[in-house]
Amino acid sequence: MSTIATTNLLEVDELTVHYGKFQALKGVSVTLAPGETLGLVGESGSGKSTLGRAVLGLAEVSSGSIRYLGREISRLDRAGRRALSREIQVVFQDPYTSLNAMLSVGDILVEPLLVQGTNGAKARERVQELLDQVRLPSDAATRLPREFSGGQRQRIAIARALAINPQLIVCDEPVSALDLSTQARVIDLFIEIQERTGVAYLFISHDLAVVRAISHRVAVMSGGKIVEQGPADQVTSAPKDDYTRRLLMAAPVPDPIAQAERRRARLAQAGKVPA
Ligand SMILES: Nc1ncnc2c1ncn2[C@@H]1O[C@H](COP(=O)(O)OP(=O)(O)OP(=O)(O)O)[C@@H](O)[C@H]1O
Repeated sequence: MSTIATTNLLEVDELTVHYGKFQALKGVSVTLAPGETLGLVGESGSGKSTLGRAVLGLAEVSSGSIRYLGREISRLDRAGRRALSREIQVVFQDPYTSLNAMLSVGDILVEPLLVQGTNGAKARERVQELLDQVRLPSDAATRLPREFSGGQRQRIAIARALAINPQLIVCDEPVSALDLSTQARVIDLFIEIQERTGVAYLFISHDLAVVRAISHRVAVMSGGKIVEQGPADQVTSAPKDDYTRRLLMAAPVPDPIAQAERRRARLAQAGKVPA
């Protein structure tokens, strides 16, 4: 047993995942520090979601390891997985299918709290806090998901992920279904929440501009492998890898995203987030 102290929240080492005979991940290694955002970028089919699913325990691991705070989590049983869900949460791409349409927003947010044993009055208080954190009006609790726009629904999904104070959120294309100005506002919200709570994000997107706006570090995937990783600025402005360069050329930087990017840079300069 290694006794080396770890400062990483997440350490993925030489991970392989198969779907039948098809190898979707071919020895992937990444790390994530507490409070950090690792952007995972790459074309469709490169294996980004599979890596996110493996971290969440939703994809069966063939070999390699996933350590969370030094503890192996890639082969947990159901009880172990349930316990871990208090620390690792997820926000999916589609705000129209990821929320239970039959439940009020308040009930959606209360559910993870009740599962964790928070009592009724405390849970209701926490719901108001969460709505405030994601900048939704307090009367949102009594309404149904269908009464909200795509961007607002994604705020609800983010609030649900935050409910039990996780240390890590896997964000799988969380802004891809939104229009550009809504994307920028939701990215701003992710950044703001991270500053306030210190939560870390594994942030998956096919869009390099989005990943650049939110990430401290970026890993580029192609064909089930990481082809390049490093500080966000370095990977996105001076990529070493040919594939990354091509991806960069295909990614115009729209204005709203550039704004979020500048905001991130300002915050980094002010020492509020790791550079
Ligand atoms: N359940 C599955 N069964 C079989 N093959 C799968 C399954 N899920 C994904 N794949 C395949 O594994 C590869 C990686 O898929 P993955 O979803 O991880 O890629 P991705 O980079 O997230 O792309 P996308 O953005 O299109 O989801 C793809 O070739 C995909 O077709």
